[in-house]
Amino acid sequence: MTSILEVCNLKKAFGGLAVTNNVSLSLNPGDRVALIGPNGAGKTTFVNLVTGNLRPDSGMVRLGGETITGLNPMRRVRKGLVRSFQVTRLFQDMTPAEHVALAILQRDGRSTQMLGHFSHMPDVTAETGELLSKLGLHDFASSKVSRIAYGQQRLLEIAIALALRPKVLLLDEPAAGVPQSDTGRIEQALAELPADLAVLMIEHDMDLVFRFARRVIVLAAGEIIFDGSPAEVTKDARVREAYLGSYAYVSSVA
Ligand SMILES: Nc1ncnc2c1ncn2[C@@H]1O[C@H](COP(=O)(O)OP(=O)(O)OP(=O)(O)O)[C@@H](O)[C@H]1O
Repeated sequence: MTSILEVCNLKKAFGGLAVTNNVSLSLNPGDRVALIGPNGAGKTTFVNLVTGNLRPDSGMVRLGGETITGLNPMRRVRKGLVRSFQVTRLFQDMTPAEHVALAILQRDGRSTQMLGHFSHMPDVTAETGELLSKLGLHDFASSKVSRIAYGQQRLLEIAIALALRPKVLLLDEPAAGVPQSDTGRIEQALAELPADLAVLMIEHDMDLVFRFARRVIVLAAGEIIFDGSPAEVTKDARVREAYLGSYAYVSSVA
């Protein structure tokens, strides 16, 4: 299968400290990959390098065979490389419907000044309604973000990301901070992501990792120390030492 995302020898140092140290990986359409590793391993930095929020010292990123290393984040989004928006980036006074409509207008290169009139655009309203229903947010479509629960805000991030029609979706701890009672809905949304979408998810919750991922990549001190199946990761001595050893239940899974 042809890779949709290829990352080759990415390097980034902060003040002499190599935070991303020659990282290479590729994703295929339909991949479900968890990126795990101890705090400070360089997971977020790696994602920022891939999305263009940070510039690498060296290395290359290719999407669908095209080199995108020099593109800014918005141009990468337009080409299908999308990360979940962070809750902190949602506009508290806007509604979920407005957020999703805005993403659709941006994706289609239509004027976002039309946002105030999107209710008169049947195609945008229909797609917005469909996406919000899919994520179980239809009843809150017209509530201000400040008035909906945190778990629903996190679902809205996924709805916005999907509105951008990604080929590759990078998720940064999609269920973090969500009360246990609401994480099921987020897991359901993750399970229902389009089958051909390549997904890379940074996650610390190992239960979620084992339920979601078909491949696990472990980063430690800026380097990939494991890339393989969830079953194998629990048995890997280096991984246990660097990270998983602290998870008591791992020994019962292995
Ligand atoms: N802009 C920056 N300037 C200097 N150092 C940075 C910068 N961003 C990250 N770092 C350092 O790079 C290292 C990796 O950080 P990063 O946030 O990528 O790790 P992480 O694996 O995502 O951690 P966590 O799981 O805690 O989110 C850390 O030592 C961090 O302090």
